[in-house]
Amino acid sequence: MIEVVNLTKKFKKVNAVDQVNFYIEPGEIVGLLGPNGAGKSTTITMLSTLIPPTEGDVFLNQKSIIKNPVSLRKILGVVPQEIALYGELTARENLKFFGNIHKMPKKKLEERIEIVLEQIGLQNESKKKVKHYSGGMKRRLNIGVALLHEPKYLIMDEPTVGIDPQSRNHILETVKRLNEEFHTAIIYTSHYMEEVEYIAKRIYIMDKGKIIASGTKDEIKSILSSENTILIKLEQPSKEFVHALLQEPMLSNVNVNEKEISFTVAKDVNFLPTLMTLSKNSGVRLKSFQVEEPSLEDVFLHLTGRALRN
Ligand SMILES: Nc1ncnc2c1ncn2[C@@H]1O[C@H](COP(=O)(O)OP(=O)(O)OP(=O)(O)O)[C@@H](O)[C@H]1O
Repeated sequence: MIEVVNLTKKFKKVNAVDQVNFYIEPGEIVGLLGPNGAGKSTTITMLSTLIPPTEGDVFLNQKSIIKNPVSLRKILGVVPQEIALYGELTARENLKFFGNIHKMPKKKLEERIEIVLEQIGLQNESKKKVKHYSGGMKRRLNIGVALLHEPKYLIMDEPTVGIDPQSRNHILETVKRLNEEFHTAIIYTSHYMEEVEYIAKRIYIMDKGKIIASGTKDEIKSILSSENTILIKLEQPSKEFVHALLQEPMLSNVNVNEKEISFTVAKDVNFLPTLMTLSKNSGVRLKSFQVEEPSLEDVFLHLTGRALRN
């Protein structure tokens, strides 16, 4: 098990990571969800022993990794946010290059390259120069590099940023497969809540350097159990109606997207008559009305007053 205890990083005036605690057990997928600048990358960089914390420590099976970083490095694979590959080399050559850097024995490296190419689905493209790869293929190879030494724990820092939906799905399926077939434990960081919801059993939500919520999806969503999120659709957009909704004290988190409006309201409040009166007064017709299952986005909005994506 890896345990992060009171991990803190200060960069001059910025508290990038502030007293963060979390754990990951062998074989599980944990999501680290937070907007840009939340402190996810800094947390991961400390966890990977690349920069020292200002305070706190990380323990691998109860032993400090600050005192003994090598023990963690052996069993940890890190997929950085930035692509770190050689464009002039093929996928196979890149894997060989990185395997050699890590001084993997020749025969073992050859075996691992075949397995890794299959895991990331690039067997048929392995002889192409990486500079001719799509963004998604490069990201898959970036993951492959981190898998070469068969890590028991894999950290992935926003692995789907800036790629097409098909490559994104491929990466998500690869992550699931690595976990199900090879029992690799994965810390998956993202600012896409759908990905984290889909992939992780347990989730930590991070904002401004701190963990602000943690638990299973259901546990986190139960933070909102006293509220409902309502989605209404209008026949036509209406500024007057939106203005009236924003003034209404029983509604909060009003979010407007032209003819679609969502808001949260306490479960024990019957706000329908008010909604009808407001729409009538603004001369606007409601096309549909629906009570939505809360999302992690709603929880984030509830806790911080801001949207997850900026
Ligand atoms: N080397 C550094 N020097 C000074 N400030 C830094 C440094 N690295 C990160 N920060 C600051 O620390 C905060 C957290 O950044 P971090 O990159 O960890 O966030 P993140 O959640 O990973 O966001 P992103 O997804 O944009 O990478 C930000 O305010 C960032 O500007």
